[in-house]
Amino acid sequence: MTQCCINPSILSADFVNLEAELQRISNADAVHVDVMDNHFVPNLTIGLPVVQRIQAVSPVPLDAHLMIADADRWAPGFADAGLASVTFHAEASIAPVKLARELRSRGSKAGMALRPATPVEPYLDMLPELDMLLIMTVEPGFGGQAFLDITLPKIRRARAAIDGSGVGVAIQVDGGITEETITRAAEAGANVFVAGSAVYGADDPAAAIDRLREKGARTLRSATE
Ligand SMILES: O=C(CO)[C@@H](O)[C@H](O)COP(=O)(O)O
Repeated sequence: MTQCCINPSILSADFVNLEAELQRISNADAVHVDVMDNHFVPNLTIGLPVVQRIQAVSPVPLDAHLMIADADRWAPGFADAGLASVTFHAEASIAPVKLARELRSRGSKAGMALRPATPVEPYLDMLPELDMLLIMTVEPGFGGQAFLDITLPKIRRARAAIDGSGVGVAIQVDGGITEETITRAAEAGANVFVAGSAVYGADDPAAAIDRLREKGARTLRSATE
């Protein structure tokens, strides 16, 4: 059965107390780190030096989501820093196959993200170059937005292509993931779930992770029965 992973987004954490905030999610599969440059998206977060400090104190591996322009230039540096997984946006890369290969050759898993309106079909042939496909379920840039159900058919088409070709690519969804929407996303074929508000907005983030994982895993189990 496909593994269900819960990766909390620290965009919803208290940035003044990041080390403590990371300890509160030590039962997560990875921590999702949103890097925004105020060009590719209308918001600005953190850069590589801060990401490296997060990596130094994090109890779980880092899953970096680069919402930055000129990914071909900047993404390899995140892999050089030893991050477990680096995801760039297809819309921000001129040579996505070359970039995915560079990330892997530097020891990181290679992820590629698609905005809600970007179709997956032009990228199906490059699935073997990827470890993860991130299908954005909100417009990238901010936490706390509502899940876009219009992305569900794209998740289904990506899952069918991945299963049909036998490549081991994870499908990550990011944006508006809650205990309610995780079921719809998992039914469609996603198996890695990024949740910001649903985890850090809860009184007990670790318990919220357990609940999300239980719901996601249950849906994935019933899909394969
Ligand atoms: O990449 C992004 C937003 O661009 C996300 O990672 C959000 O941070 C998820 O937050 P919620 O929608 O779960 O609150």
